[in-house]
Amino acid sequence: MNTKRERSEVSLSLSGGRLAVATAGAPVAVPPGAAAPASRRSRSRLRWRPLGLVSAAYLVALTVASLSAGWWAPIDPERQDLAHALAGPSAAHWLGTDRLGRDVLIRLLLGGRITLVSVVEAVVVFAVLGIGLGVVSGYFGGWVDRTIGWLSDLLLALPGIIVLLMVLSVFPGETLATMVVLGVISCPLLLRVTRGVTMAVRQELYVRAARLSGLTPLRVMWRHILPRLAGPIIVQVFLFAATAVLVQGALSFLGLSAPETQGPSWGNMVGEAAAVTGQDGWLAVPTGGIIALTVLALGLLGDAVHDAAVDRTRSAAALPTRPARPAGPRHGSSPTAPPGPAQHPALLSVRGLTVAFDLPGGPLTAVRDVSFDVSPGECIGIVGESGSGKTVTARSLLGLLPPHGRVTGGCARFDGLDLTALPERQLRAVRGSRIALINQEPMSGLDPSFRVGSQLAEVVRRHRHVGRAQARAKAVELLATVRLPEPEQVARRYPHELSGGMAQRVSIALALAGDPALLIADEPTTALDVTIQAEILALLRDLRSRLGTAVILVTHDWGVLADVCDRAVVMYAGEVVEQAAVTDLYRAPRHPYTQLLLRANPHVAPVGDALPTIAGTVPAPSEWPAGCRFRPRCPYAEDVCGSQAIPLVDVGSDRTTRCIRSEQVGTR
Ligand SMILES: Nc1ncnc2c1ncn2[C@@H]1O[C@H](COP(=O)(O)OP(=O)(O)OP(=O)(O)O)[C@@H](O)[C@H]1O
Repeated sequence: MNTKRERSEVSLSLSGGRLAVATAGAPVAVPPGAAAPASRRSRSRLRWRPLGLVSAAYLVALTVASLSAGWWAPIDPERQDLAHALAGPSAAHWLGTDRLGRDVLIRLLLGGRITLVSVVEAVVVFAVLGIGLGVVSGYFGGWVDRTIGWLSDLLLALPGIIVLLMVLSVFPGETLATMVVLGVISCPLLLRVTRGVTMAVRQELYVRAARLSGLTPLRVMWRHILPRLAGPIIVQVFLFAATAVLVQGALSFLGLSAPETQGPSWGNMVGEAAAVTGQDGWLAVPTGGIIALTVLALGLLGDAVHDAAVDRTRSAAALPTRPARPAGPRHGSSPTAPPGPAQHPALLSVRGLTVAFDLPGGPLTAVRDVSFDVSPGECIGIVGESGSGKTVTARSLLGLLPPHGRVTGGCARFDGLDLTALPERQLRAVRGSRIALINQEPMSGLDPSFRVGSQLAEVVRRHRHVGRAQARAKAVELLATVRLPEPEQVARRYPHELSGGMAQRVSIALALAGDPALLIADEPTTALDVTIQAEILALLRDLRSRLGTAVILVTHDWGVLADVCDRAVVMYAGEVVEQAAVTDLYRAPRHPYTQLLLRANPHVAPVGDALPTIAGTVPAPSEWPAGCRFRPRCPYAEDVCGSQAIPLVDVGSDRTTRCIRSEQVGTR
């Protein structure tokens, strides 16, 4: 994983009739290992924090002094003293006096009020529009993105200065209107940055996991996307604030906004200083200096806050290195005797499920005519080589196919609903609550910026409509349910503080938050080492017996299948080729593919012998052979196997196979 750090080299320009805030420099990729070394973080702190702190102190002091100057000022800002006009700094007038003998310091503080209020107005409009539209555009994409993009291009095409001058001609001297318009015409700069980051964050697995858990788009944007935007937003907002100070100063310097009749402002004081430069050069120093200092402080503070935000995200996102899964075979695992299939009506009944992908050359069927049942509390394993259609089958049940994938036939009845025909809104209500998904990569499903307990509590609240305290208690209870020791303490940890096994338990706890009747686990132990794998499998078994949750386990590992599943659905080239109780399959496979897969199972291969393999690979959907799809790799194949489609036939109680030579397979 690469953590992106944005280097903010920025230019402000007010030229060519356009206002511009430009951020230069490409994002710099920071490798995770080097992402958060303590020494570099502390160096960064040493470099930025003092400047950031000084800038923050300056801005706070300036704001407080400006806003309160009207109450405490010892000198009337309008009191003229012509005898001391254009006097330099003295004990009575720390920054000297202007051409009418008025105190410069007090007038600058009072003038700051207009500037600061103007800047806040412009920044609020800029941030609300820029962030709001950018997030919505990046999150929803499609026509929403196109419409907002079109509006943004339109605003960018407007010559900013001319628009501001037009506004001032309609509302002469009106600062509020000018600043609102400045915020509106500048917001595309922030909008584009926000949109880009949102589009990237939206693809991250933890955001997808949050969507799958049933959170509304608004909640996902607020909770999981906005915090990730902090760095780029902060830089842009502070830069814009600096631009707004300059624009407001320039307009009032020209006498177009905040005219002197409304009291002193920094811009008109600079104008005054410019008029008397021939007589006295000092006046330009405090009046121009305060503008320069404020712009500088905003830039430095923006950088410091950005660095702090990036540091925080980076340290939260720095994941521990997971131990690699040992490559060697595991021995001593034998099929356990799982409980027989529950004698209940099916909880999920899949019939003739067919899935196709719309590709440039036309639709391509990837899964065809898949049928199986899952009873309450039962665990079904879907097994097969890579590319056999396991994941497509499982994901189509949850409506999680990629945009160009669609169910073209069959149905999947669950709780009286056909999942394949449900509109997305209804499907979202089912996902996470009635059916939950456990992913292969648990860590990627967790938001690195939030504590585990807070993420769990959020999903609990979504599904159970309880208060914060109850959700928090339920989160800790769920962590205890998945057998995490010291659940209270785990709830306070960030994802990067979890080991791989703990993260998978947390992701199972997340899946259980809605009290689902069915869990779909897609290779849930693939990313874990063998010891942790065994613990997670034990947990799944335990959850089944304690909570009665049914499980569909997608795997290519016969050991995993034997450990937890009652029944197995063997898939090859998008079709079910055999279906039976796991013990029956182990004892006597009735399809050549199952038989060869089992022989190639490292868990049962004799130590010291070369592991048998199946020659060839699973054909891509575009290359499926006519007749039996396994024929080119099958040792039992006959001519007739290629001349007709092979049906799935019953070969005993509750078992089916798609082979016309199943009798021979059972005997060899
Ligand atoms: N997004 C996609 N676009 C086009 N075809 C796809 C897409 N995803 C999957 N397929 C097709 O569907 C077939 C089955 O893929 P699937 O991911 O279900 O296999 P799998 O058995 O789960 O493999 P693995 O164990 O590697 O995940 C693939 O061979 C591929 O041709």
